[in-house]
Amino acid sequence: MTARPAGARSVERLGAPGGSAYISITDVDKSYGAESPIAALKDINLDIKAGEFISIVGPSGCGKSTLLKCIAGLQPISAGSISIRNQPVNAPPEDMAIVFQRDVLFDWRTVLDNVLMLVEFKGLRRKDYHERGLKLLREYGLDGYAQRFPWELSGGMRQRVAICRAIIVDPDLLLMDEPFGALDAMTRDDLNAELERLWYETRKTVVFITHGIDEAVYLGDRVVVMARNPGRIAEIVEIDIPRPRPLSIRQTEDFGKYVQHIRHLFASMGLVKAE
Ligand SMILES: Nc1ncnc2c1ncn2[C@@H]1O[C@H](COP(=O)(O)OP(=O)(O)OP(=O)(O)O)[C@@H](O)[C@H]1O
Repeated sequence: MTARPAGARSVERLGAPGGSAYISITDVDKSYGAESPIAALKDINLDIKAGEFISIVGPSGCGKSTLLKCIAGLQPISAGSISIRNQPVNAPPEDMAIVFQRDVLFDWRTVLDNVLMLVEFKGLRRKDYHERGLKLLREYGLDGYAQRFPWELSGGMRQRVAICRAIIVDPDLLLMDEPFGALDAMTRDDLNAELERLWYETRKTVVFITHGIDEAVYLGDRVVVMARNPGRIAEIVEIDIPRPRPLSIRQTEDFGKYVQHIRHLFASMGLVKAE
């Protein structure tokens, strides 16, 4: 889609460096299993700029999580190359944090101790991050919960803790694997708006996986639409909707056009009914 709604600004014009890629994915294949291999990814080519928000949407089993794990250095690729800042990815990059669908909080640690976990893993001094941890919890509506335990929180609150934990060390790259997939619609809306604000204020490079077309369009500078058997990129849709994006932007005609376009792509794959 090339239509540019009036007033739209591209990422470049919002200050993200253009030109060379921050993440470069070239001719990537990924198979699982040696005897009868499953082709999880085939011919993946994607360049991601620093400060870009990339949404990846696609049907179950199309390789979204596999792609994220390959970028994260958690799964080796079978062919092709992935580099971050021109360095081949062989292990999890230093400046990266991941948020998963299941929040992976440790129930025996307090909320603040969970937030400070990455600080400990990276060998940084807890006391240098204590105040920032409390500030993040305040910003994410968790004032007064620092000394509570994860099992005392709702699903949305737990996921907010997981986001605070990911961003406390200020990573350049944030990888998110269906982080809001298990939440009710209202909580998901809140967290979508908070993530949009976080991105707008910090311009981190974000790769965000979702099953939700609306969520992908609302958050993304580009939406990578994937197909399955084998897992591949069907189309990359540039979302030329101005930022910051209030949730109400989802009611606009421009927004609806992008959602329809992606729905049609899925309909052409036989995944949803055409409208
Ligand atoms: N560790 C693994 N070992 C073997 N096969 C795997 C493994 N992980 C994923 N697969 C297979 O690779 C394919 C892609 O899986 P993947 O989890 O990446 O898809 P996905 O798009 O993230 O799916 P979902 O949306 O359901 O989470 C599937 O066929 C899956 O069965």
